[in-house]
Amino acid sequence: MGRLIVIEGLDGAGKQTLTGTLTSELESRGLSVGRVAFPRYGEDVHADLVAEALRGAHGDLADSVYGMAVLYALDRQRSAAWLRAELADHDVLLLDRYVASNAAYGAARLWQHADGEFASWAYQLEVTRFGLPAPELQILLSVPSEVAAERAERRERSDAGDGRDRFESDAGLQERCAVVYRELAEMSWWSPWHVVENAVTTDPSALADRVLA
Ligand SMILES: Cc1cn([C@H]2C[C@H](O)[C@@H](COP(=O)(O)OP(=O)(O)O)O2)c(=O)[nH]c1=O
Repeated sequence: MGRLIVIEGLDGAGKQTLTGTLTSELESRGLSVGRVAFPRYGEDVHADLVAEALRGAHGDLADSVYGMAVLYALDRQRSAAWLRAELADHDVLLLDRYVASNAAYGAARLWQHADGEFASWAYQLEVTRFGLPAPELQILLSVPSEVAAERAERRERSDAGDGRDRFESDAGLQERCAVVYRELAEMSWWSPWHVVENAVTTDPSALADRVLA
């Protein structure tokens, strides 16, 4: 059974870049690495509903913090059997976002903290009821929310796609979300966390050592 490693952080924190460098580093050590990003747009009906809702379809669904969280959670629940198979097939399975994304974004939208009612509801739903596999480590890419916002904006400009969703362009929300993420890490929410300061300058070799520790 492989190690389940989660990478969390704000939009524009550098999750994709770091997942790439970490994958190369682990593979150079002879390990097989699987990668999955949530939500699984284009691969799951619930994730597609999320994307549509974020674009403003489905009435006021996107305004419902709990409604959106359930859709994100269902996308993961439907992937659970497949996740376990991937874990069995690889030495390391790297997830770009997982249950903590729901806890962080939902709590931030409701102006709650990590020890508040929402994060504990998200835990009950996805961990207790859905029984999603626990990560061995959750890596938080911490960057100032202005830096993350600037990068997300740059990506939007160079993207031919739909651009940023309504949450990505809410600076206040991103800032609150950064706070909740730090709190989740401090309380070792669900499993151990490792905080990476300024992901851009992170040494992938040191991070790989931490992943394999
Ligand atoms: C996976 C997940 C994402 N989110 C939020 C974070 C982001 O603002 C938004 C979209 O995720 P994101 O990672 O930005 O997807 P993409 O880069 O492909 O657009 O969804 C949750 O609130 N809960 C979740 O469980």
